[in-house]
Amino acid sequence: MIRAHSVEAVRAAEATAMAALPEGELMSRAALGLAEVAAARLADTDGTTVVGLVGAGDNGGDTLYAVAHLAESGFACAVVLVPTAGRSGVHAAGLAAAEAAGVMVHVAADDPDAVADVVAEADLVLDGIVGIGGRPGLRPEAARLVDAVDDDAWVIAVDLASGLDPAGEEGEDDAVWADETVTFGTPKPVHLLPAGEAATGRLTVVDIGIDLADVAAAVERLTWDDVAALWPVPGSGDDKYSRGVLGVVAGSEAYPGAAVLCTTSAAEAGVGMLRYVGTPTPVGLVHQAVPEAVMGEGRVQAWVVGPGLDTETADDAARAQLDAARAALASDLPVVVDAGGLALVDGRRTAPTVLTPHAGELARLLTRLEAPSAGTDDGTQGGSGASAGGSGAGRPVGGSGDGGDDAQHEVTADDVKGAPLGHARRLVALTGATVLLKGATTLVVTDGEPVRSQADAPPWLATAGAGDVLSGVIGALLAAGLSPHDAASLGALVHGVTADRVSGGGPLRALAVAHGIRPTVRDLLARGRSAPG
Ligand SMILES: NC(=O)C1=CN([C@@H]2O[C@H](COP(=O)(O)OP(=O)(O)OC[C@H]3O[C@@H](n4cnc5c(N)ncnc54)[C@H](OP(=O)(O)O)[C@@H]3O)[C@@H](O)[C@H]2O)[C@@H](O)CC1
Ligand SMILES: Nc1ncnc2c1ncn2[C@@H]1O[C@H](COP(=O)(O)OP(=O)(O)O)[C@@H](O)[C@H]1O
Ligand SMILES: [K+]
Repeated sequence: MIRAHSVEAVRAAEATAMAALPEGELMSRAALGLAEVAAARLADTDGTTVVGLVGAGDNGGDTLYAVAHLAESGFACAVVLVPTAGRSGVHAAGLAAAEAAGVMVHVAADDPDAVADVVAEADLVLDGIVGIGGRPGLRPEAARLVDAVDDDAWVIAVDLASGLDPAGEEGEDDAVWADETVTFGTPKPVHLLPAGEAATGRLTVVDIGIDLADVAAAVERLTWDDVAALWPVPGSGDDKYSRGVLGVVAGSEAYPGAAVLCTTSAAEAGVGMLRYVGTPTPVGLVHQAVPEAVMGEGRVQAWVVGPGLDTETADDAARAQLDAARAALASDLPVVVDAGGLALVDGRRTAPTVLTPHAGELARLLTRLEAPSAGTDDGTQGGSGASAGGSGAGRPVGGSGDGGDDAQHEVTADDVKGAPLGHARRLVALTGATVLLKGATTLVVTDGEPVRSQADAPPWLATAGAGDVLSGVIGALLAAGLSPHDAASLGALVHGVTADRVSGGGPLRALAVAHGIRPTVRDLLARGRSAPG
């Protein structure tokens, strides 16, 4: 598991470590680790010239000492002091060390054009403008230097790409785009969250001796090596019922394929038994594709409700299926709610629940559940006992638009994409459910748990039906007794890893991902068995 800690937790651990160490020791370790990574990349790329961009805080200090090491190793090194105060605005001891090592020192404010030319010559750039003390966005004097960096230069962000929000809550276009980030002690939330992951590039963590082992993470990422510990493996005393029966209410006359994709992936994930509830066309298809499935309702340990569900058609078969969906949602059994099923969620959930919206579905859900008229607890569509959790990203539609009580706020998919974590948290606050927000990086958010963030899938997975496959895997894990948080994040990991294997760098289709789940789980379990310890 990769664990990222909040800036506050890092600062506290740093203070504890510093109290027991000579002054400057942590920065010295950070700078040495940074210089070693930089030297290795210079060797890989046959680079010879290094420029450090140095800001006003300790992030700039790390960079000055690292560039001093690189100069002592024989590279041609310069630093550019970004603050308008020049030399007096940066880490004094770091600057002295750099000068003593023969590093050329330029003050950006003195001659911006000449300094931009120096930056453009660098094979390797160390971005030490700002680290965990930074506010999102770049100031103009910093942005100008960043623009001057050559496209072919290797850019290493020191601790984090300057301009990003260290907490990873807000997306920021105005930031350094790094090839690699060298961070200290522990990853920070921004490194694992959609708001910062792309600008972070490859992530290397330098051990500087700060201890966060017993400190709760802010963000976690499951890795391949976590699968064996979490995946439900049957024992000799198990039977199909004890392993967990999954009920699937999915597919419709309009979207019959979703039922096949969902039940196939649940079967591939090794569920003890499957019951399928649907209308005639998907019943026939599921019967053929997944002969293991039993048709009709019965006792189950968990439900999947919603892939391909048609909530509009009112013929008898569709109505009976919708009744089953509503009954599943009203029961106290664990449930995964996806796609059409999300329209049936009307507020606070007490049963263990995973909601799996993509950005557009999350936007629609928030718009509906946060509407002023949604404040009832009468079980009618749109009714909710919860108050609106959070504000800010919605924009008023209808009403006076003045933010008064009657203004209804429409949340858009773009709002969600701009601040995915905050919007997922709003749905958690409204429903009490685990929210899995799908995307290139999939977030799993549960009240009281570290956020899980999974980025295992190739963009080829952005294909119709892929979400139906995901819901089947998560349903199988819920039926086996995993918590919503573990089932959702482990499901996302296995779904993404399977997609990556099936794609192999080329196109994939959702059904192939469903069929790839069984060998992927087998191989991940085998990896766990062969791992030391
Ligand atoms: N914690 C640890 O364990 C260890 C931490 N270490 C290192 O310390 C770093 C944290 O250092 P830090 O606290 O001095 O803050 P830092 O990130 O340099 O920035 C603050 C300065 O930046 C400025 N500034 C702010 N926003 C800005 C913007 N948008 N654009 C431009 N400038 C902006 C702001 O200036 P002001 O606004 O006051 O003018 C302020 O002076 C950490 O990331 C790591 O590298 C290691 O040495 C080893 C152990
Ligand atoms: N750019 C991307 N890179 C990797 N995975 C992606 C990307 N975009 C979407 N995905 C994944 O693809 C799946 C799409 O699911 P969804 O949108 O529900 O499709 P459908 O409703 O057609 O089944 C999700 O698991 C999502 O996380
Ligand atoms: K930085």
